[in-house]
Amino acid sequence: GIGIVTNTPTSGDVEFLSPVSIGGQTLNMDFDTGSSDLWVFNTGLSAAQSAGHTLFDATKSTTFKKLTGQTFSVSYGDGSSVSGTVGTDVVNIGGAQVNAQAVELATKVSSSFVQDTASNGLVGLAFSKLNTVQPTQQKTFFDNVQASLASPVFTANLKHDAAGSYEFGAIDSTQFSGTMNFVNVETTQGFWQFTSSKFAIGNGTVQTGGAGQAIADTGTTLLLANDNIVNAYYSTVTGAENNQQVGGITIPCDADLPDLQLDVGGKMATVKGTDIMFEQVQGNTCFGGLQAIDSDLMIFGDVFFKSNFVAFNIGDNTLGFAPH
Ligand SMILES: CC[C@H](C)[C@H](NC(=O)C[C@H](O)[C@H](CC1CCCCC1)NC(=O)CCNC(=O)[C@H](Cc1ccccc1)NC(=O)N1CCC(N)CC1)C(=O)NCc1cnc(C)nc1N
Repeated sequence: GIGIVTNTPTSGDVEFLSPVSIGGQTLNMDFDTGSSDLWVFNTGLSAAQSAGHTLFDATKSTTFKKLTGQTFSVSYGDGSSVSGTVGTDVVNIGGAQVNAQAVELATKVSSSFVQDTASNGLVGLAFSKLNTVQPTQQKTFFDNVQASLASPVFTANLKHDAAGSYEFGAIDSTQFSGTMNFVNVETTQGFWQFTSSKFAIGNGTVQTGGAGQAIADTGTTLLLANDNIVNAYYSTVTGAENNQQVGGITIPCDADLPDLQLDVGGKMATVKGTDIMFEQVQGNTCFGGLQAIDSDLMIFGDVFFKSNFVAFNIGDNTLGFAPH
Protein backbone atom coordinates (compact mmCIF):
# COMPACT_ATOMS: atom_id res chain seq x y z
CA GLY A 1 0.00 0.00 0.00
CA ILE A 2 0.94 3.65 0.04
CA GLY A 3 0.33 6.63 2.28
CA ILE A 4 0.06 10.22 1.12
CA VAL A 5 -0.26 13.19 3.46
CA THR A 6 -0.01 16.92 2.89
CA ASN A 7 2.56 19.03 4.66
CA THR A 8 1.93 22.69 5.36
CA PRO A 9 4.66 25.24 6.11
CA THR A 10 4.18 27.48 9.14
CA SER A 11 4.69 31.19 8.39
CA GLY A 12 8.16 31.85 7.04
CA ASP A 13 8.67 28.16 6.14
CA VAL A 14 10.07 27.61 9.65
CA GLU A 15 8.70 24.07 9.83
CA PHE A 16 6.39 21.81 7.83
CA LEU A 17 3.51 20.05 9.61
CA SER A 18 1.40 17.04 8.64
CA PRO A 19 -1.68 15.35 10.18
CA VAL A 20 -0.99 11.99 11.88
CA SER A 21 -3.67 9.63 13.26
CA ILE A 22 -2.74 7.97 16.58
CA GLY A 23 -5.33 5.65 18.12
CA GLY A 24 -7.92 7.44 15.99
CA GLN A 25 -6.90 10.89 17.21
CA THR A 26 -5.37 13.31 14.66
CA LEU A 27 -2.52 15.67 15.55
CA ASN A 28 -0.40 17.96 13.38
CA MET A 29 3.22 16.86 13.68
CA ASP A 30 6.68 17.70 12.37
CA PHE A 31 8.25 14.97 10.19
CA ASP A 32 11.95 14.91 11.04
CA THR A 33 14.43 12.90 8.96
CA GLY A 34 17.10 14.10 11.43
CA SER A 35 15.86 12.12 14.46
CA SER A 36 14.17 8.81 15.25
CA ASP A 37 11.60 9.29 18.03
CA LEU A 38 7.85 9.65 17.46
CA TRP A 39 6.66 11.69 20.44
CA VAL A 40 3.44 13.62 21.11
CA PHE A 41 1.94 16.34 23.25
CA ASN A 42 -0.56 14.54 25.50
CA THR A 43 -2.93 14.92 28.45
CA GLY A 44 -0.17 13.80 30.85
CA LEU A 45 1.63 17.14 30.39
CA SER A 46 1.02 20.00 32.80
CA ALA A 47 -1.49 22.63 31.69
CA ALA A 48 1.32 25.20 31.55
CA GLN A 49 3.34 23.02 29.16
CA SER A 50 0.43 21.96 26.95
CA ALA A 51 -1.58 25.20 26.63
CA GLY A 52 -2.60 25.80 23.00
CA HIS A 53 -1.59 22.34 21.77
CA THR A 54 -3.72 19.46 20.49
CA LEU A 55 -3.28 16.69 23.05
CA PHE A 56 -3.24 12.92 22.52
CA ASP A 57 -5.34 11.27 25.25
CA ALA A 58 -4.11 7.70 25.76
CA THR A 59 -7.06 6.93 28.07
CA LYS A 60 -9.42 7.56 25.16
CA SER A 61 -7.62 5.23 22.76
CA THR A 62 -8.92 1.64 22.85
CA THR A 63 -5.73 0.44 21.15
CA PHE A 64 -3.09 2.21 23.27
CA LYS A 65 -0.87 -0.15 25.28
CA LYS A 66 1.62 1.21 27.84
CA LEU A 67 5.18 -0.18 27.58
CA THR A 68 5.92 -0.54 31.31
CA GLY A 69 9.34 0.65 32.41
CA GLN A 70 10.22 2.24 29.07
CA THR A 71 11.22 5.91 28.92
CA PHE A 72 12.70 8.30 26.33
CA SER A 73 14.78 11.46 26.36
CA VAL A 74 15.88 13.41 23.26
CA SER A 75 17.98 16.54 22.92
CA TYR A 76 18.14 18.33 19.58
CA GLY A 77 20.67 20.45 17.70
CA ASP A 78 18.94 23.68 18.58
CA GLY A 79 19.26 22.92 22.28
CA SER A 80 15.62 21.90 22.70
CA SER A 81 14.72 18.66 24.51
CA VAL A 82 11.84 16.36 25.41
CA SER A 83 11.40 13.30 27.67
CA GLY A 84 8.66 10.99 28.89
CA THR A 85 7.12 7.52 28.83
CA VAL A 86 6.31 5.06 26.02
CA GLY A 87 3.43 2.99 24.72
CA THR A 88 2.27 1.55 21.42
CA ASP A 89 -0.76 2.44 19.34
CA VAL A 90 -2.17 2.32 15.83
CA VAL A 91 -0.46 5.05 13.79
CA ASN A 92 -1.85 5.93 10.37
CA ILE A 93 -0.18 8.43 8.05
CA GLY A 94 -2.22 9.11 4.93
CA GLY A 95 -3.31 5.47 4.71
CA ALA A 96 -0.01 3.80 5.58
CA GLN A 97 -0.60 2.08 8.93
CA VAL A 98 1.46 0.49 11.71
CA ASN A 99 -0.65 -1.33 14.31
CA ALA A 100 1.86 -1.28 17.16
CA GLN A 101 4.01 1.84 16.65
CA ALA A 102 6.01 3.11 19.61
CA VAL A 103 4.28 6.35 20.62
CA GLU A 104 6.31 8.37 23.11
CA LEU A 105 4.28 10.48 25.54
CA ALA A 106 6.12 13.66 26.55
CA THR A 107 5.97 14.44 30.26
CA LYS A 108 8.53 17.28 29.93
CA VAL A 109 9.19 19.56 26.94
CA SER A 110 11.60 22.50 26.67
CA SER A 111 10.31 26.03 26.16
CA SER A 112 10.56 26.21 22.36
CA PHE A 113 8.17 23.25 22.11
CA VAL A 114 5.73 24.86 24.58
CA GLN A 115 5.75 28.07 22.53
CA ASP A 116 5.43 26.38 19.12
CA THR A 117 1.71 25.61 19.46
CA ALA A 118 1.44 24.69 15.75
CA SER A 119 3.43 21.50 16.33
CA ASN A 120 2.14 18.70 18.60
CA GLY A 121 5.12 16.42 18.31
CA LEU A 122 7.67 14.88 15.99
CA VAL A 123 7.68 11.85 13.69
CA GLY A 124 11.30 10.71 13.61
CA LEU A 125 12.26 9.34 10.19
CA ALA A 126 16.03 8.82 10.54
CA PHE A 127 17.36 5.29 11.20
CA SER A 128 16.04 3.40 14.25
CA LYS A 129 19.52 3.20 15.78
CA LEU A 130 19.03 6.83 16.86
CA ASN A 131 15.82 6.08 18.80
CA THR A 132 16.27 7.04 22.46
CA VAL A 133 13.80 4.66 24.18
CA GLN A 134 15.39 2.77 27.08
CA PRO A 135 15.91 -0.01 28.04
CA THR A 136 14.36 -1.33 24.78
CA GLN A 137 15.13 0.80 21.69
CA GLN A 138 12.08 1.18 19.41
CA LYS A 139 11.69 1.34 15.64
CA THR A 140 10.63 4.38 13.61
CA PHE A 141 7.31 4.48 11.76
CA PHE A 142 9.15 4.15 8.42
CA ASP A 143 11.16 1.13 9.64
CA ASN A 144 7.94 -0.53 10.84
CA VAL A 145 5.81 0.30 7.80
CA GLN A 146 8.38 -0.44 5.05
CA ALA A 147 7.47 -4.15 4.69
CA SER A 148 3.83 -3.29 4.00
CA LEU A 149 4.64 -0.61 1.42
CA ALA A 150 4.59 -1.23 -2.35
CA SER A 151 8.23 -0.04 -2.25
CA PRO A 152 10.39 0.73 0.86
CA VAL A 153 10.55 4.44 0.09
CA PHE A 154 9.14 7.72 1.24
CA THR A 155 9.39 11.07 -0.51
CA ALA A 156 9.46 14.65 0.72
CA ASN A 157 7.90 17.38 -1.43
CA LEU A 158 8.33 20.67 0.48
CA LYS A 159 7.23 23.96 -1.07
CA HIS A 160 7.75 27.62 -0.17
CA ASP A 161 4.57 28.99 1.42
CA ALA A 162 2.36 26.29 -0.17
CA ALA A 163 1.07 22.83 0.69
CA GLY A 164 3.42 20.00 -0.22
CA SER A 165 3.28 16.27 0.54
CA TYR A 166 4.97 13.28 2.07
CA GLU A 167 4.33 9.93 0.35
CA PHE A 168 5.13 6.49 1.75
CA GLY A 169 5.47 3.55 -0.66
CA ALA A 170 6.01 5.10 -4.07
CA ILE A 171 7.97 7.77 -5.97
CA ASP A 172 5.46 9.91 -7.89
CA SER A 173 7.45 11.06 -10.91
CA THR A 174 4.88 13.76 -11.70
CA GLN A 175 6.17 15.63 -8.63
CA PHE A 176 9.60 16.47 -10.07
CA SER A 177 11.24 17.37 -13.37
CA GLY A 178 14.00 15.52 -15.18
CA THR A 179 15.60 12.32 -13.98
CA MET A 180 16.09 11.51 -10.30
CA ASN A 181 19.69 11.03 -9.13
CA PHE A 182 20.20 8.21 -6.60
CA VAL A 183 23.22 8.14 -4.28
CA ASN A 184 24.43 5.83 -1.52
CA VAL A 185 23.64 6.72 2.08
CA GLU A 186 26.13 6.19 4.91
CA THR A 187 24.02 4.86 7.81
CA THR A 188 26.62 4.36 10.58
CA GLN A 189 25.65 7.56 12.40
CA GLY A 190 21.94 6.85 11.91
CA PHE A 191 21.30 9.83 9.60
CA TRP A 192 20.44 10.00 5.90
CA GLN A 193 24.10 10.90 5.33
CA PHE A 194 26.11 11.24 2.13
CA THR A 195 29.44 12.62 0.91
CA SER A 196 29.49 16.34 0.11
CA SER A 197 32.85 17.88 -0.80
CA LYS A 198 32.15 20.12 -3.81
CA PHE A 199 30.06 23.19 -4.62
CA ALA A 200 29.58 25.90 -7.24
CA ILE A 201 28.08 29.37 -7.14
CA GLY A 202 25.53 29.87 -9.91
CA ASN A 203 26.96 28.33 -13.09
CA GLY A 204 30.53 28.94 -11.87
CA THR A 205 33.30 26.40 -11.75
CA VAL A 206 32.83 23.45 -9.38
CA GLN A 207 35.28 23.79 -6.49
CA THR A 208 36.21 21.60 -3.54
CA GLY A 209 35.57 22.96 -0.08
CA GLY A 210 32.53 21.20 1.35
CA ALA A 211 32.91 19.68 4.81
CA GLY A 212 33.00 16.20 3.27
CA GLN A 213 29.73 14.84 4.69
CA ALA A 214 26.14 16.10 4.95
CA ILE A 215 22.72 14.87 6.05
CA ALA A 216 19.26 15.39 4.54
CA ASP A 217 17.19 16.75 7.42
CA THR A 218 13.54 17.86 7.07
CA GLY A 219 13.59 18.85 10.76
CA THR A 220 16.13 21.62 10.20
CA THR A 221 14.80 24.88 8.77
CA LEU A 222 17.89 26.17 7.04
CA LEU A 223 20.78 24.99 4.86
CA LEU A 224 23.75 24.71 7.22
CA ALA A 225 27.11 24.42 5.40
CA ASN A 226 30.77 24.99 6.29
CA ASP A 227 32.55 28.36 6.17
CA ASN A 228 34.21 27.71 2.78
CA ILE A 229 30.84 27.42 1.06
CA VAL A 230 29.10 30.14 3.08
CA ASN A 231 31.86 32.71 2.58
CA ALA A 232 32.27 31.93 -1.12
CA TYR A 233 28.51 32.27 -1.64
CA TYR A 234 27.86 35.50 0.24
CA SER A 235 31.05 37.17 -1.11
CA THR A 236 29.09 37.46 -4.37
CA VAL A 237 26.17 39.26 -2.65
CA THR A 238 26.47 43.05 -2.19
CA GLY A 239 25.35 44.06 1.29
CA ALA A 240 25.70 40.60 2.87
CA GLU A 241 26.87 40.90 6.46
CA ASN A 242 27.30 38.77 9.53
CA ASN A 243 24.81 40.23 12.01
CA GLN A 244 25.48 39.09 15.58
CA GLN A 245 22.17 40.50 16.87
CA VAL A 246 20.02 38.30 14.64
CA GLY A 247 22.50 35.43 14.93
CA GLY A 248 23.63 34.96 11.35
CA ILE A 249 24.23 36.36 7.90
CA THR A 250 21.76 38.89 6.54
CA ILE A 251 21.36 40.15 2.97
CA PRO A 252 19.32 42.90 1.30
CA CYS A 253 15.80 41.56 0.68
CA ASP A 254 15.96 42.93 -2.89
CA ALA A 255 19.23 41.11 -3.67
CA ASP A 256 19.20 38.84 -6.72
CA LEU A 257 20.74 35.78 -5.05
CA PRO A 258 22.69 33.28 -7.19
CA ASP A 259 21.81 29.56 -7.18
CA LEU A 260 24.07 27.26 -5.18
CA GLN A 261 25.17 23.86 -6.52
CA LEU A 262 26.01 21.31 -3.83
CA ASP A 263 27.60 17.86 -4.01
CA VAL A 264 25.13 15.17 -2.89
CA GLY A 265 26.84 11.79 -2.87
CA GLY A 266 28.98 12.70 -5.89
CA LYS A 267 26.23 14.31 -7.98
CA MET A 268 25.43 18.04 -8.03
CA ALA A 269 22.11 19.35 -6.68
CA THR A 270 20.95 22.94 -7.19
CA VAL A 271 19.45 25.15 -4.48
CA LYS A 272 17.65 28.08 -6.10
CA GLY A 273 18.76 31.55 -5.05
CA THR A 274 15.12 32.42 -4.36
CA ASP A 275 15.02 29.61 -1.78
CA ILE A 276 18.10 31.06 -0.05
CA MET A 277 16.25 34.34 0.56
CA PHE A 278 14.76 33.37 3.95
CA GLU A 279 12.74 35.70 6.18
CA GLN A 280 12.61 39.48 6.59
CA VAL A 281 14.39 40.73 9.69
CA GLN A 282 13.36 44.36 9.29
CA GLY A 283 13.08 46.83 6.43
CA ASN A 284 15.19 45.69 3.48
CA THR A 285 17.23 43.31 5.67
CA CYS A 286 16.54 39.59 5.23
CA PHE A 287 17.96 36.51 6.97
CA GLY A 288 19.97 34.18 4.73
CA GLY A 289 18.65 30.63 4.27
CA LEU A 290 22.29 29.47 4.00
CA GLN A 291 24.14 29.72 7.30
CA ALA A 292 27.46 28.43 8.63
CA ILE A 293 27.83 25.40 10.86
CA ASP A 294 31.16 24.44 12.40
CA SER A 295 30.84 20.68 12.12
CA ASP A 296 32.12 17.97 9.80
CA LEU A 297 28.49 17.13 9.10
CA MET A 298 26.64 19.75 7.06
CA ILE A 299 22.85 19.83 7.42
CA PHE A 300 20.74 20.19 4.26
CA GLY A 301 17.44 21.31 5.80
CA ASP A 302 14.14 22.62 4.47
CA VAL A 303 15.81 25.29 2.28
CA PHE A 304 17.38 22.39 0.31
CA PHE A 305 14.07 20.51 0.11
CA LYS A 306 12.23 23.52 -1.34
CA SER A 307 14.47 23.22 -4.42
CA ASN A 308 14.80 19.43 -4.46
CA PHE A 309 12.22 16.62 -4.34
CA VAL A 310 13.86 13.89 -2.22
CA ALA A 311 13.25 10.13 -2.00
CA PHE A 312 14.48 8.12 0.99
CA ASN A 313 14.91 4.37 0.28
CA ILE A 314 15.35 2.24 3.39
CA GLY A 315 15.42 -0.93 1.23
CA ASP A 316 18.80 -0.22 -0.39
CA ASN A 317 19.92 2.78 1.76
CA THR A 318 19.91 5.27 -1.08
CA LEU A 319 18.69 8.83 -1.37
CA GLY A 320 17.17 10.21 -4.58
CA PHE A 321 16.90 13.88 -5.50
CA ALA A 322 15.57 15.88 -8.44
CA PRO A 323 14.79 19.54 -9.01
CA HIS A 324 11.11 20.55 -8.50
C1 LIG B 1 18.61 11.48 18.89
C2 LIG B 1 18.94 12.91 18.72
C3 LIG B 1 18.76 13.40 17.33
C4 LIG B 1 19.62 12.59 16.38
C5 LIG B 1 19.04 14.91 17.22
N1 LIG B 1 18.69 15.39 15.89
C6 LIG B 1 18.66 16.72 15.67
O1 LIG B 1 18.90 17.55 16.51
C7 LIG B 1 18.31 17.17 14.27
C8 LIG B 1 16.82 17.32 14.14
O2 LIG B 1 16.47 17.38 12.77
C9 LIG B 1 16.27 18.58 14.86
C10 LIG B 1 14.76 18.56 14.77
C11 LIG B 1 14.10 19.84 15.29
C12 LIG B 1 14.23 19.94 16.81
C13 LIG B 1 13.47 21.17 17.35
C14 LIG B 1 12.02 21.14 16.95
C15 LIG B 1 11.84 21.02 15.46
C16 LIG B 1 12.63 19.82 14.91
N2 LIG B 1 16.82 19.76 14.16
C17 LIG B 1 17.51 20.71 14.84
O3 LIG B 1 17.66 20.75 16.03
C18 LIG B 1 18.17 21.74 13.91
C19 LIG B 1 18.23 23.11 14.41
N3 LIG B 1 16.90 23.69 14.67
C20 LIG B 1 16.19 24.28 13.70
O4 LIG B 1 16.48 24.28 12.52
C21 LIG B 1 14.92 24.96 14.20
C22 LIG B 1 13.79 23.97 13.98
C23 LIG B 1 12.55 24.51 14.58
C24 LIG B 1 11.52 24.88 13.76
C25 LIG B 1 10.34 25.36 14.31
C26 LIG B 1 10.22 25.51 15.70
C27 LIG B 1 11.30 25.14 16.52
C28 LIG B 1 12.45 24.66 15.97
N4 LIG B 1 14.66 26.21 13.47
C29 LIG B 1 15.58 27.20 13.48
O5 LIG B 1 16.67 27.08 14.04
N5 LIG B 1 15.26 28.32 12.75
C30 LIG B 1 13.88 28.67 12.40
C31 LIG B 1 13.60 30.11 12.77
C32 LIG B 1 14.65 31.05 12.17
N6 LIG B 1 14.40 32.42 12.63
C33 LIG B 1 16.04 30.62 12.62
C34 LIG B 1 16.29 29.19 12.24
C35 LIG B 1 20.52 15.17 17.50
O6 LIG B 1 21.32 15.21 16.60
N7 LIG B 1 20.80 15.40 18.78
C36 LIG B 1 22.17 15.54 19.25
C37 LIG B 1 22.41 16.92 19.74
C38 LIG B 1 22.06 17.30 20.99
N8 LIG B 1 22.31 18.57 21.49
C39 LIG B 1 22.86 19.48 20.65
C40 LIG B 1 23.12 20.87 21.13
N9 LIG B 1 23.24 19.18 19.34
C41 LIG B 1 22.94 17.89 18.91
N10 LIG B 1 23.21 17.58 17.66
